[in-house]
Amino acid sequence: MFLIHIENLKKEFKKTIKEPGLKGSIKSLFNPKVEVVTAVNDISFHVPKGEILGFIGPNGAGKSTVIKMLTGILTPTSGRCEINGQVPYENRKKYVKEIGVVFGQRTQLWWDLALRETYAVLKEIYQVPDKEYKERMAFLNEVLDLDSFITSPVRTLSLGQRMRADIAASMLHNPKVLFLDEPTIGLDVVVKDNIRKAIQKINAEEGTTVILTTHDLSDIELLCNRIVMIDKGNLVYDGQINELKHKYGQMRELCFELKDSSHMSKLNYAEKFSLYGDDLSIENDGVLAKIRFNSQKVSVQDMLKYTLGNVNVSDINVKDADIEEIIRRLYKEGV
Ligand SMILES: Nc1ncnc2c1ncn2[C@@H]1O[C@H](COP(=O)(O)OP(=O)(O)OP(=O)(O)O)[C@@H](O)[C@H]1O
Repeated sequence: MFLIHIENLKKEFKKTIKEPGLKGSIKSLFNPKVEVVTAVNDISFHVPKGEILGFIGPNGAGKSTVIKMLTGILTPTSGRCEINGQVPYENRKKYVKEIGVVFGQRTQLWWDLALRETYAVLKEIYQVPDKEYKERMAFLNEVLDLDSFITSPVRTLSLGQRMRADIAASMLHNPKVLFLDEPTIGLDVVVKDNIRKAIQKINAEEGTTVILTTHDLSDIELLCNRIVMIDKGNLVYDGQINELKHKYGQMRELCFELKDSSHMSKLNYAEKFSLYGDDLSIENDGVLAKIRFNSQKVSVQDMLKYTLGNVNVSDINVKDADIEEIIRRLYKEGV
């Protein structure tokens, strides 16, 4: 059953173009030249209840514009979206109870209030009954470990603590859908890991549907099964990550340790296999060599045979391309 329906969603912005100089400013004041920018162009997709969907695309692709329409901040130029039977931009007051929103780049918490007071205010805003509030706080504390800083003013929290606090705030009213925009931005690896585990736990235990927008592709790899990718306002991919790996994962990585690092010069993959441009990349730090190659142009067996036939290695293995590599290529080259 789908919880989120997005049908032919389109958003155009009108932009006034000003000619340079004072003359241009006066001219555009009386006779403005308007250009129409299509930020989102006829996008349709559906999200079942309980899914963690990765919503990705390069800078300027139109992600924020879609999220703003899904959260009711913007009204589409045409098309429609519906979340749990409600149209976000039609009855925002009622609709906000259905969703939680976290923007990694800015906080929705009150800077000078202690976190506990902030939650007490949100409890009133969302009209969460006392008993339910207690249960929610116990659950959120267990998942996000809030107790150690719940009495501190928000301005004193570390970035990782603030992110945990923000996620808890967005989940206080038990929304059906959680929008997470860059939830791990700027965090160190350990804290990123904690945040990802918390998101997984919330999703698993509460069945919350999550729409995750991120430029950190390991968030996607670790949290999502499915991705929707947009570029220049158009939907370019909607499918399982495994399918994407199968379809575009022709890159393989050959890693080995050389017994004598000077022997690397004996290997010339480019010339031997006519591999150029994006089909070959070589990293060699003197100990470990990493050769990324297009396995549709040269087979893994041939690469192994050539390498082992020319140099002595102490360890060798071949890895599939990870999803980061694939998506990086798709952003660069298009689908
Ligand atoms: N209010 C606006 N007025 C005019 N153009 C806009 C407006 N908001 C967004 N745009 C344009 O729409 C396009 C999509 O922008 P959007 O912010 O949705 O992209 P994004 O995928 O979220 O990018 P990023 O990853 O950089 O945040 C861009 O070309 C942007 O300049």
